[in-house]
Amino acid sequence: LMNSVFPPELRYASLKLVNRFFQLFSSFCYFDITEIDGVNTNELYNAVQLYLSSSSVSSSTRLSLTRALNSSSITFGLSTNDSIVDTFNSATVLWEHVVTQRQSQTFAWRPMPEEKRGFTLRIKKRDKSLILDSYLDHIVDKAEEIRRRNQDRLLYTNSRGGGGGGGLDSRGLPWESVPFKHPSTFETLAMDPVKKREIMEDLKDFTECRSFYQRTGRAWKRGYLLHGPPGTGKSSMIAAMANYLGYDIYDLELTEVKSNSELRKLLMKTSSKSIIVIEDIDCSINLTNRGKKFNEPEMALTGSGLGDESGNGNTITLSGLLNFTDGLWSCCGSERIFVFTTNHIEKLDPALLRSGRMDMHVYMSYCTFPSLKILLRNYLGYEEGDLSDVVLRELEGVVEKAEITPADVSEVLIKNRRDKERAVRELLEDLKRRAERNEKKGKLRGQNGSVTVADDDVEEQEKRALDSPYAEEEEEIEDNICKISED
Ligand SMILES: Nc1ncnc2c1ncn2[C@@H]1O[C@H](COP(=O)(O)OP(=O)(O)OP(=O)(O)O)[C@@H](O)[C@H]1O
Repeated sequence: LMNSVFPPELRYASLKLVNRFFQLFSSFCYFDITEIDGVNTNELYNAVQLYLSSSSVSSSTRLSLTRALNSSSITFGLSTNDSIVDTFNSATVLWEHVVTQRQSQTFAWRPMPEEKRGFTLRIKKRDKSLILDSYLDHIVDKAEEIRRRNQDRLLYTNSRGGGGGGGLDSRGLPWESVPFKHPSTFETLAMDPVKKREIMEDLKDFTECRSFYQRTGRAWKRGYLLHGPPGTGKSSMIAAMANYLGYDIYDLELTEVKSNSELRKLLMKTSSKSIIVIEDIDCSINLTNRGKKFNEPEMALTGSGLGDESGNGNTITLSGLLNFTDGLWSCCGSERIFVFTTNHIEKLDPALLRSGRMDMHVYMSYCTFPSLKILLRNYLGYEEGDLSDVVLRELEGVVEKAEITPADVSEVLIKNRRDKERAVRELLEDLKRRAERNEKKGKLRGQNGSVTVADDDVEEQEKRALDSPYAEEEEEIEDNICKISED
């Protein structure tokens, strides 16, 4: 009877009227964010879904689970017709996930999903401007961050093993990528804990300070120079940085770049939120003269595949590299970190080291006692208090004198990881041996007319050793001479 007296149109109109009447006196207002906006996918819907996945886990009892393409992690989502409360700058909002059956399932040219999905946002009327001005932006930013974190990191390289014309791969792209799965984190990195915290805070600060960079008119980028002997963890530090920030890595092989303009093109093709790495910078480019070209024989530090007869020699100059890190082009993208590594900081041009280019210089040192404890924990599972005080004191007494790299410590520990006591015993013996040898070497160096410093003064000899391309071999020979003189 009701149906015949009140046709559907009339019922719908009166319901709308009642709704409107209540809304007039209600302190809430509502926003609908549908999955499909007309015929296009609504990006805001996806952003809200991701954003809520970060906060729904703790409070909801029923959640939907998803795993995206190229992702190894699972995200939680709000289930159908479920709701969740969120707060932002002291405003409380309610999100409801509304799913209804769609009436007509196809457009003339595009199939539509059977269900109509959307989020309804309920907010207090007095919070309207806050929500519209900042909350939705906050959601989009957070969603972007979650999306990045859930996706596997990528490691890009411009090295094509000698192939590829004009710096492009077969598909015309300057970078090739592989999934980046390096397990190094700041937790596993063996270095001074204070220095480590300082770096982590600096990185965090960098990522959260977009408005600071905008306000001060600086490009949103930061440079780190990692220097120290080989095997002290420079590459591990880069991996830890990428894992900590969730950034991709662009490993720039300078010897594969033919000119300054190619370098610029490579830079333009890097994405935001990435780390651009140049390893062993002192071996890749002449770093003493801004004007000179890389392939000029008297200036080149290495001859690896450069300046060949075909006339294909590299023509990157130091000023090209400086522009790369600090010029106008360096700003075509934001939130980027440049990391250079070197074993010989003294070989680098001061222009490259100044603040603004390399904002933070990090010395990766030989193993110290705190780093040794981290390695013992990583490799043998030793926690504070597991080792006797006597052993700890012995280790502490010799580790710095031994001048051993974390890489060498790792080797000893890996070799004996099934027998923890033996691992510590062997490590201690190795450290003692090295410490003793270093002490003897120091004494020999100090004595004029000794085996190693017969005619020259020590400083001069060391300087020559540093400049020598055979520095490592010479060091080894010196060690052998020490051993012989010991015998
Ligand atoms: N500080 C460290 N913390 C943890 N592991 C380390 C550390 N330093 C070195 N290692 C171990 O030694 C190996 C080599 O280290 P890594 O390649 O990071 O050194 P590097 O300083 O970059 O050396 P190079 O200058 O020769 O490139 C790593 O795989 C890692 O297992």
